[in-house]
Amino acid sequence: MAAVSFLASFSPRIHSLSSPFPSPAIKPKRPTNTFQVRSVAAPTEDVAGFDDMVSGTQRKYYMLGGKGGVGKTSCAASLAVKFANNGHHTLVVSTDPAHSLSDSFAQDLTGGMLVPVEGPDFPLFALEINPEKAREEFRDAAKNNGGTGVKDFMDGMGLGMLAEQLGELKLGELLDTPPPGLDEAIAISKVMQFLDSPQYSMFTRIVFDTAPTGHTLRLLSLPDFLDASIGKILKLREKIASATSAIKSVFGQEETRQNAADKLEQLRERMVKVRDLFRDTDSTEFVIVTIPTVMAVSESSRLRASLNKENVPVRRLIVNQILPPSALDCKFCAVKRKDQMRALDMIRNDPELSSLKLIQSPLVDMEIRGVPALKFMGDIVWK
Ligand SMILES: Nc1ncnc2c1ncn2[C@@H]1O[C@H](COP(=O)(O)OP(=O)(O)OP(=O)(O)O)[C@@H](O)[C@H]1O
Repeated sequence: MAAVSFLASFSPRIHSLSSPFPSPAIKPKRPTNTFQVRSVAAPTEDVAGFDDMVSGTQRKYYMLGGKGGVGKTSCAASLAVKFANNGHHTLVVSTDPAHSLSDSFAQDLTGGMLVPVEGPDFPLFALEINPEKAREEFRDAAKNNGGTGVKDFMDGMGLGMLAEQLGELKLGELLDTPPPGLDEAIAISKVMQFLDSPQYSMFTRIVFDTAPTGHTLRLLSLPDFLDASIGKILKLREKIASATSAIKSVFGQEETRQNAADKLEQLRERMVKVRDLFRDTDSTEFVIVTIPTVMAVSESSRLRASLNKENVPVRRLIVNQILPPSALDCKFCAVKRKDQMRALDMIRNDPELSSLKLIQSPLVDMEIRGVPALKFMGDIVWK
């Protein structure tokens, strides 16, 4: 692997002392009707490269996950930029409570809404969901208002139906103590919005920058958890309903009750749909990102095993921050690189990881920030 200098790749254009990167150009977006996806050869049986990932207009989801700090955000953002530059309307979503999309793109993408990213050739939007903060707000609202403010809050988070049901059931204790996994539920509910809303139908590539490993696994198993919880709620509801049906029928609430139960059932079905989609080999791929250290490789191996158990398709493993051979003239770097090569061997011999397509990504000489830097990284990683 040759030494990789990001700075050198831009040196003719260095124009600012404070920022060695050229400012991302704000290009006029091409009109939607010129949308075209590069036509490429049909995929092969082996794990194909970026040509395969970019081909076709059917919506595809890429989830990037791994241990904290290995470069998930950089890899996710660089993939999103590459998709957009290859003609896809792309959405990059962060479900990591410690968002770094804004830092990675060097643009303010906060706010929990779709924000356009400036720089790529085709529309690229970012969405940072702050699940933990939302859960805290939920808890505060429940405390401060005795549960009354919760519905508005949950409505805002796309979970209004669930709040409606809980409110109607008067399960105040559940409102005071948010069910475990509510933060992930908020993230999932956003995904449900993508699926259903016409506003999102233009997006043909959706890239997730997921939270570190443990969160990711909870996120993936959440639909099952909610499926079971909603089942319980519905059963409980039935019990309450039969105990109070005489009174309710006098006040004409029977129909409302039925509608509400239908809505809850719809929510459950949506969760199942999301769960199935994330396990759909045709549309979804989970890409594991790691670094060449024994600890990171071991965690990646466990992650792969868990994803296998959840039937989530995994084909690629990015090994990021590999020291280039030119580092050999530095004694410290030479020892470090030897260590990294051992970690790469470990991957090749690992029963969980050896079958994955190995993508080696070099440690570059600058922090990867802004669209030009992400494009640079994307051209190295996504081939
Ligand atoms: N190949 C690389 N060469 C040089 N710097 C890199 C490389 N990959 C990532 N970095 C830098 O490492 C830091 C961490 O990267 P990043 O935020 O992408 O990791 P992460 O896995 O998403 O972290 P977190 O788990 O905290 O969200 C950033 O400063 C990023 O610019």
